[in-house]
Amino acid sequence: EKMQVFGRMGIPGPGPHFLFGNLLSFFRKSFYIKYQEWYREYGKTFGYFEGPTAVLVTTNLELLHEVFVKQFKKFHARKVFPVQVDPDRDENVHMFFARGERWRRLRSIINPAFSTTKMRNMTPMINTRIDHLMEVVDTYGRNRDDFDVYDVFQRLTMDTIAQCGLGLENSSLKNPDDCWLKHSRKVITDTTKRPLLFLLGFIFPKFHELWITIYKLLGYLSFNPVFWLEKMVKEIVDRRKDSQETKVDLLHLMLNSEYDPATGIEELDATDKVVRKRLLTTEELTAQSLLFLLAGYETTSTTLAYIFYEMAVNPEVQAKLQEEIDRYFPDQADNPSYEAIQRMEYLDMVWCETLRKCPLASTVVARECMENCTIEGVKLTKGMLIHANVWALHYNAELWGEDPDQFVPERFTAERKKMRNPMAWMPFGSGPRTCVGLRLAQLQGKMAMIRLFKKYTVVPSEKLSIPLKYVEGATIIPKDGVSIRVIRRNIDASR
Ligand code: HEM
Repeated sequence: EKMQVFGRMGIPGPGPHFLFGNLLSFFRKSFYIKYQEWYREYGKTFGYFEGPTAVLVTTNLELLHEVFVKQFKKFHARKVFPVQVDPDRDENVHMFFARGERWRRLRSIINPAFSTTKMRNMTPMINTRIDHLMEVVDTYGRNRDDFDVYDVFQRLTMDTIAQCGLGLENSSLKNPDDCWLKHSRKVITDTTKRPLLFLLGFIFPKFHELWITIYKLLGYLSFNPVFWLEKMVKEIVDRRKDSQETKVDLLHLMLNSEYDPATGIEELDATDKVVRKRLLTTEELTAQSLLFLLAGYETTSTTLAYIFYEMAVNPEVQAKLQEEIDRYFPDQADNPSYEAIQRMEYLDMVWCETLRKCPLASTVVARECMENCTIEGVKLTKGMLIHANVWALHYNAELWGEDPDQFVPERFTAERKKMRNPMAWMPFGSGPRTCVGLRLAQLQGKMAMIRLFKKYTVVPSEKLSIPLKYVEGATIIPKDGVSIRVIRRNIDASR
């Protein structure tokens, strides 16, 4: 009966199995590939089932705009995964999983942490980390060695977020065996495996607590990097609470808005007027810090790796980018200013086009319908998931013009951007729940690009797989890394 819902709505889609729904379709195929296949077969909007849960997938821009932006109040929740905290009842819930009032409270505390002023203040800190990156790349450059640029960027973004997020000084660029890096890497690669526990969780979401208990028990039997990171983050939070240190990091901002649940969430003044509401608990704070670490490290390094792949295989685009960098920084680019970075147009076009070609976090661009409603003539029911079909959108020739498989930054000129519906480009999601860290990602990514392309030209190594092979987990990452070589500009050119 429940599985008739799409039929009744007149929405096409693959026939579901009574127990698995359509989950078995994803056993050998990634979500992002299957979604594109189904798009070709069923069109703009189709429905399928993850166990008993109905999922509506769409490239309908008006529908997406209503769900993600205009009627967000009815769609404030994300998809709940089978082995995750309970977003309403558990203590240690972070912003990514929170919903309703709790999400609003967490988000309003965190938003200012990524303001333009905060980003400008973080620029020197990020630049110091890029100094270390340059030292590593210089070694490869001197010897003309192949290297995996994905590995180097993971080390950069780990060091940056560890410092900007938690105030940690350790450097995985200087020490590749750094434990934070090692365990965070494992968290991400583990998500590319599809354990039985997850399948069971999707089929029987009602037994949520059982799956969590099993997950925790398994952690005692074999090492779980998430638990290690959680413990370490908690120690840092406790230490910082006692020390009263002030640092320019996200943890400092969050510590200043912490509250004791026993005293209630609102602070009142003498006349019982609420004076402060933007507060969060220690459990939320710890969960949030861990989220920053993983979200901040993974996505930015992968984006940078894809940019370097594209520049290696599109030398004419790389030359244009270098031309712009030389125009802004004729002598050296060792300390690019925040303002100059914001003004560089071609740099931004390359960044945007890379994320169009590989919207690596597409699997999370979804919302849960929180009440029955009709939108754009589609009757949506409570509990249904609405998923943006991001890859199908990003490869739609009607929206993007010339062959979408090609890397063409000119798709993002100001004029063409103005003509296009903003919902056509969704690498960071959209609406009030859009990626909170996108300014930091962009700033760090662009600073690394400016400094590296000022000094070096990137070429493919013999080991580089062209086209790149992807593997999907929580995000879509390069399967075998991104192997390149760098050639010193000017000096080598004049030889
Ligand atoms: C290029 C890099 C990045 C990409 C492609 C990316 C992508 C995304 C996407 C697609 C979402 C879901 C948005 C939605 O549902 O509408 C998201 C959410 C989020 N991202 Fe990012 N992200 C990046 C970098 C970062 C960084 C650097 C941080 C933090 C330091 C971060 C923290 C978060 C958080 C906390 C959320 C949850 C927001 C909420 O639910 O309110 N991300 N990101």
